[in-house]
Amino acid sequence: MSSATFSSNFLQTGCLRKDGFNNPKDKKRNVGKVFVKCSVNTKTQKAEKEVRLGVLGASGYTGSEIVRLLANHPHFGITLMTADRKAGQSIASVFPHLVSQNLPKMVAVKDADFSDVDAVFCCLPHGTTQEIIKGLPKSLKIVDLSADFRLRDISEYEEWYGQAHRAPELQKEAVYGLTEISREEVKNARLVANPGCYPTSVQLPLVPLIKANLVQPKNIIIDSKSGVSGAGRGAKEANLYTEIAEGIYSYGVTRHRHVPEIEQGLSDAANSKVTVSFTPHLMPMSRGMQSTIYVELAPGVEIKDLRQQLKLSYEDEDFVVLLDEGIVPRTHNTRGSNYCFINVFPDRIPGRAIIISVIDNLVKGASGQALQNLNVMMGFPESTGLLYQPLFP
Ligand SMILES: NC(=O)C1=CN([C@@H]2O[C@H](COP(=O)(O)OP(=O)(O)OC[C@H]3O[C@@H](n4cnc5c(N)ncnc54)[C@H](OP(=O)(O)O)[C@@H]3O)[C@@H](O)[C@H]2O)C=CC1
Ligand SMILES: CC(=O)N[C@@H](CCC(=O)OP(=O)(O)O)C(=O)O
Repeated sequence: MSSATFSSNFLQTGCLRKDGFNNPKDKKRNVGKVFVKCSVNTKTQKAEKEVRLGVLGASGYTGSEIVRLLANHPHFGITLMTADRKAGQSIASVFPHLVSQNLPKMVAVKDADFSDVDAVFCCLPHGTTQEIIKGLPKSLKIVDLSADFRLRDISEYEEWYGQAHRAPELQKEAVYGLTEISREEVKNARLVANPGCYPTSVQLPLVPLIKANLVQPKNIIIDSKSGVSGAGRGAKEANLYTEIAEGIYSYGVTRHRHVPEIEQGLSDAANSKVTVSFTPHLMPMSRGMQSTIYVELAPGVEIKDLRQQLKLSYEDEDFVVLLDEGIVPRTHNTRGSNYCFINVFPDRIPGRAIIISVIDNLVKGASGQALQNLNVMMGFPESTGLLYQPLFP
């Protein structure tokens, strides 16, 4: 069955999670749908699941995280996985934690057969991705986790990524998939550019506040921290244990490639050009991300107005949570899950606020949001297979 057929069928039927639990928040978005229960067996997922997926770059951190998350998905089964240096190996030999899944061997992209595939997650390095996606069958739905299709302005891509864009025609059709903000566009997209991890953690709190004119769209200062998995699995001297442990360091100071992505999203929200000061830091932790954001309030606005707006924007959302007043979000709160936790605090300096947002860079910052987007593209309830509780401690 083609992906288009799935989409229209499941728009009408929807589906329960395999354990029969339906997130109550889904109900609001699926009123009038008839739910059917689906059975799943991870050992035979290829045979029983309806949508056939390819994971390009399965031997990397985001690719393997997609594979982990998909084990609980009642409709998506993996029929193709690719790797580069690790082509020819099984996923279990690269990632023993995934041994219980019955999955195909990883092949090189050039040897991949897409005839048995309805949709792909593209978890490849930026630059490489454009060429590869250009060569994929047009019938495939694609969620691209790289940065290759996130910036609408090709010249901006070329400036910040230091290379020519090799698929400008595809850029025109790509939809930027910050799901909570652009769900309607994602629904009809063929190619979704999954947001970067830092831009996700920054835009989720700021976009609703800027849209509602509650914070000034200027003098925004963003201080972000990431776990080391954000840099991918490839060996790099800067990411050795000795370089990372027992210290933190700032990088991309004054010029990180996520700046134009953040500014694009905030400028859309403000309807005018927004610029930000952004500095990321590498933390001695494997996963997790925090953005601490300093903003100026619009005249007459109080902290309670910011909280009220965020409550309103996200109260029907599955994954974005405004914490109770005074509770400080911690990366521990979202580890292993697709949640983004946010809170807002009054600065000691009048007229300013401090916003803290946390996500797991590999889940809401990458593979979880990618799966959320594919659920939307295929017409399934958005949280299908994604309601993992955070791991704590
Ligand atoms: N890590 C994170 O938190 C986030 C990452 N991203 C983006 O997602 C993408 C994947 O990131 P991540 O999983 O961390 O990266 P990894 O380095 O962990 O994995 C990269 C994957 O791509 C494969 N690969 C590398 N070079 C090529 C090539 N020339 N042709 C085909 N396949 C190739 C690798 O294969 P092999 O292992 O065999 O070499 C591996 O499977 C990147 O664009 C990244 O920027 C986005 C948001 C967050
Ligand atoms: C810790 C670390 O190195 N993080 C990466 C960002 C994470 C990421 O992969 O972002 P993209 O999706 O835009 O590629 C970086 O700073 O480049």
